[in-house]
Amino acid sequence: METIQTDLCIIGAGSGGLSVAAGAAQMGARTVLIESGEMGGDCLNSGCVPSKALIAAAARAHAMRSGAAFGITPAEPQVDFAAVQDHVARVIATIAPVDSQDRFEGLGVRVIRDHARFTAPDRVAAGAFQITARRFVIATGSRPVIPQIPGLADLPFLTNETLFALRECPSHLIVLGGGPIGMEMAQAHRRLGARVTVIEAGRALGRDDPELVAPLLARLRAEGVEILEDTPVTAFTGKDGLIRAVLKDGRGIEGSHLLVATGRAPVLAGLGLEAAEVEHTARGVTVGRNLRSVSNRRVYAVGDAAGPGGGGLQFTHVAGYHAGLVIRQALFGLPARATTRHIPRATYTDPGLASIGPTEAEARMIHGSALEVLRVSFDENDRAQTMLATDGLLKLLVVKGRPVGVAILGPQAGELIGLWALAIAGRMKLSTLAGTVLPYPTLGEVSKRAAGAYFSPRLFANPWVKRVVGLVQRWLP
Ligand SMILES: Cc1cc2nc3c(=O)[nH]c(=O)nc-3n(C[C@H](O)[C@H](O)[C@H](O)COP(=O)(O)OP(=O)(O)OC[C@H]3O[C@@H](n4cnc5c(N)ncnc54)[C@H](O)[C@@H]3O)c2cc1C
Ligand SMILES: NC(=O)c1ccc[n+]([C@@H]2O[C@H](COP(=O)([O-])OP(=O)(O)OC[C@H]3O[C@@H](n4cnc5c(N)ncnc54)[C@H](O)[C@@H]3O)[C@@H](O)[C@H]2O)c1
Repeated sequence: METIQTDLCIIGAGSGGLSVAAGAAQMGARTVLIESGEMGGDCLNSGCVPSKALIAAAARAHAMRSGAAFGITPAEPQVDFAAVQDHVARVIATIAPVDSQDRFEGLGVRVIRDHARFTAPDRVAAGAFQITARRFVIATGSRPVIPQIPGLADLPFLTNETLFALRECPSHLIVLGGGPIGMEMAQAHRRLGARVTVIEAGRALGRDDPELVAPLLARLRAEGVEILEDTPVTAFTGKDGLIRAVLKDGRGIEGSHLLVATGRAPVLAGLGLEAAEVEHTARGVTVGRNLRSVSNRRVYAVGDAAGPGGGGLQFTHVAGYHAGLVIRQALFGLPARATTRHIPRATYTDPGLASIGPTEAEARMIHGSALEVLRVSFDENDRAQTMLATDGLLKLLVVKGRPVGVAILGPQAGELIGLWALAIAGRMKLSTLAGTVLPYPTLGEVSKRAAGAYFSPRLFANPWVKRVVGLVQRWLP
């Protein structure tokens, strides 16, 4: 067994691990990166990239059906589902070199393709190697949680790990779980020709603002996605191609395929965390806000594997953000703390749903009467009018002239939230946004309008302003 001594040993080459490795190696740290599966992890191979490629194909199909209002004769698209999946695979293959072993070795990273396991608090074994390191980073990501429902384990169900390998469009896809994965994939498959039924035990998209979720669900239903909320499944029966979900009220839903999208749990099994003396729970490695294990100071955790101390959000951009915080500490010995106030969240349905900061209900608890809520509808936006995409709302939460939270339902919501991520991260005043000149006509003007809406009553309904203007007008030559 070869022994390697290094500065940094990273377990997992997904969004988090790759970001730590790239930064560390390029800044001169001796870096070992261990990956047991595909380079690129979930996001590239079975998460963000394939799901967004499928959504893009589905949007093309939808556009063909929905041109009537523009004067374009609708046409039923001929969806070649296998070719759609080929498109998905090509997108993955195109991006893959950026995350590849070759690229990382080129950056000076020692890449080991094997399963990693701690054998001591300062030692990891991977295949024929033993690695001792000054610091370790656990970046092992998450896997789908499979609920304990009688009969489910005996069925050939799909998860995000197998969904993109389908070569034929499901005739009736049952989606268990109405979170971001469930709703994005429900709409995409509906648009590609499947009948789709979402069965959600609680509220669909329950972490988002109900005021924005309600019109989104109405749009999805109008497209033909059946959504059952507050509907626990008591049992599954059936076989390949014929799956039956038995609901609490005794009703049965029959479908050809079942996608389980009921949440994700950190991958920590088989990692030897006991030998490493690293405390953990079902929610991840127990870390402080500095992402450092509370029980082993050599060890950090990033991304989906980090416990609630890291903020509890499972996104690629969060894994990247964590990576920066670890590099700051492990390479430069500088302090760093994870916060969530400036982290955007986006669900890529159509219309999209994106937010940053607390929801209105959470903000009321935090800020009480200091909170002001402003709403701008997309039908006030000229670009949205040209696109006939006026179903949407931007909701702005303001405290003392600064934005603390924003939620957007509308076209390109994931793009629009970027401006607010900048504003909130930079603790900008709303006056800066209201004074920003944006090109006309753009969807982005909806954000400027919201900022302007904060000042309008202060300016236009203020008797003092009117009095000052009257006086100045009397004296101006
Ligand atoms: C369907 C779907 C869609 C998504 N869409 C989005 C989106 O649009 N935007 C967004 O921001 N996020 C999205 N996400 C979430 C995003 O994919 C994750 O938050 C992100 O991949 C987490 O990165 P990570 O580095 O923590 O883990 P991962 O990317 O999962 O990487 C972990 C890696 O560690 C490896 N590993 C695990 N254990 C070991 C071991 N013992 N030894 C060696 N290697 C090991 C794994 O093989 C894996 O490659 C989506 C997720 C899914 C499932
Ligand atoms: N656009 C994006 O950025 C994006 C897209 C997809 C996923 N993700 C990330 O991946 C994470 C996981 O996504 P997810 O949608 O799997 O999880 P989730 O936890 O967000 O949603 C799971 C849903 O399943 C429901 N559920 C749980 N058990 C159930 C049961 N037995 N029967 C019916 N419903 C049940 C829950 O009530 C919840 O609404 C997300 O939190 C998100 O961070 C991000």
